[in-house]
Amino acid sequence: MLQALRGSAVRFGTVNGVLQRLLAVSQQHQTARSLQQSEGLQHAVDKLAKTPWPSQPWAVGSSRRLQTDARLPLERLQEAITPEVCAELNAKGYAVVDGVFGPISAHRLELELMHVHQAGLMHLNHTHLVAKGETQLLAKSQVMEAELTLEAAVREAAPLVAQLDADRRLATMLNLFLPQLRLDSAAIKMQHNEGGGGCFPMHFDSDELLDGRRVTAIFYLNQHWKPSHGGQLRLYPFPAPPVDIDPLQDRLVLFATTRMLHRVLPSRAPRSCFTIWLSEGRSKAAGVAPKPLLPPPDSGQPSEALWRFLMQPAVRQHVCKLAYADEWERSILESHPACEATEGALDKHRQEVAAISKALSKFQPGLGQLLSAAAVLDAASRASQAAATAGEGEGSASSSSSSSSGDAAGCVSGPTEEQLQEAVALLQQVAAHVKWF
Ligand SMILES: O=C(O)CCC(=O)C(=O)O
Ligand SMILES: [Fe+2]
Repeated sequence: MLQALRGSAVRFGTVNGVLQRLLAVSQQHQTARSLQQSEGLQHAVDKLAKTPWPSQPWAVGSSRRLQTDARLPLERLQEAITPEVCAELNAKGYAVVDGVFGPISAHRLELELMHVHQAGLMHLNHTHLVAKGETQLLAKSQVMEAELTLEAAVREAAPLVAQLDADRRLATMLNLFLPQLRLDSAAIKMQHNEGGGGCFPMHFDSDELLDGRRVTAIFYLNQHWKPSHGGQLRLYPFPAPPVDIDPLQDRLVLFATTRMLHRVLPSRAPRSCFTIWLSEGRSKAAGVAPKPLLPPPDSGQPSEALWRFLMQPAVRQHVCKLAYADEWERSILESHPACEATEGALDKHRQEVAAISKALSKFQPGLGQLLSAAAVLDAASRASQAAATAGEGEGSASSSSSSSSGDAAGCVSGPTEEQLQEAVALLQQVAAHVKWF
């Protein structure tokens, strides 16, 4: 059974992956070739990297006194963003890169973050709740943050991270190998989780109509991280199964800002990272009109038309909420202190789930089959994880143990081989309709 699961996990995404990869690779080759012809790829990238950001308001008049001689090896970051990494990001919605700056620089970055924390420059992170037209802020108990890009005092206290802030290589490489992106600004947030269970509830980082953020890049700084510390980043590349990523020192995780549902599991030890949000131009983002929905299929019977409809971004985000309704609820409870505002957040979540369920009921029985298949894969993941827990090494990015809602009855001790194969086949078919960017 375990082997069957591993096999399916590997096979999963091949249909989707191969097509998207082929497309991505042909685009990369075109872009790379044309640049090489004109002035040499390396030279072009270097030249771009040295050009100041034209549209960064914070670059004007802001203090950039760097009080250190240490230099962040930014050329290593450039080398880390390969065509393969970008193809992976495009095909799966996320990519993991290890050994980005090397352990010495990664450690220096951690020291800077601790310095910012100790200098009192961090504030509590809040979940933003929009209810009845008003935004309510719900504090997370143990998670502290500082907006480096927006605050000169933070940049001065963290000169190495400020070097990253002033550099544009990351965006340039992503634009180069994912030509559908037009990233032209970035913002860095530093984060320190004090441990003691600090975590983030399930969320998407942004919405296409809200702002221009398209790629989230998180760089982890935790030299002594162990599985018993928890605090993994859990991604939900639905309909592919959830994936847990260990927050290891010098690891960069990239994912699709508006389309990748994610959370941070409770951390039992202090945990640090910084997040870079890479954005497309404001004018483009602000001027974007909502895309009209595809015409709904004639019936809710399973069909390519139904999967295409359910997997378009505006609908898929709601289907994700249904698929993970229970875990979503638990993640809200785990991330916030027990109080009225948390109760309010739970109420809002339940109302949304009920409304989505009702609105999408016309897409039954296909939707139910999709959610059941996701639950089957999830149950298999849980069974596999339970069996392998002790033996698993550190530093892995593995299929996770979340719990989907949907009809998983009878699957708690792991589905049968046949159920699993059927579920994987369906999910692969549906996944072919997901576009990450
Ligand atoms: O700390 C992490 O791994 C992710 C944090 C996160 O999701 C966020 O800041 O939006
Ligand atoms: Fe996030």
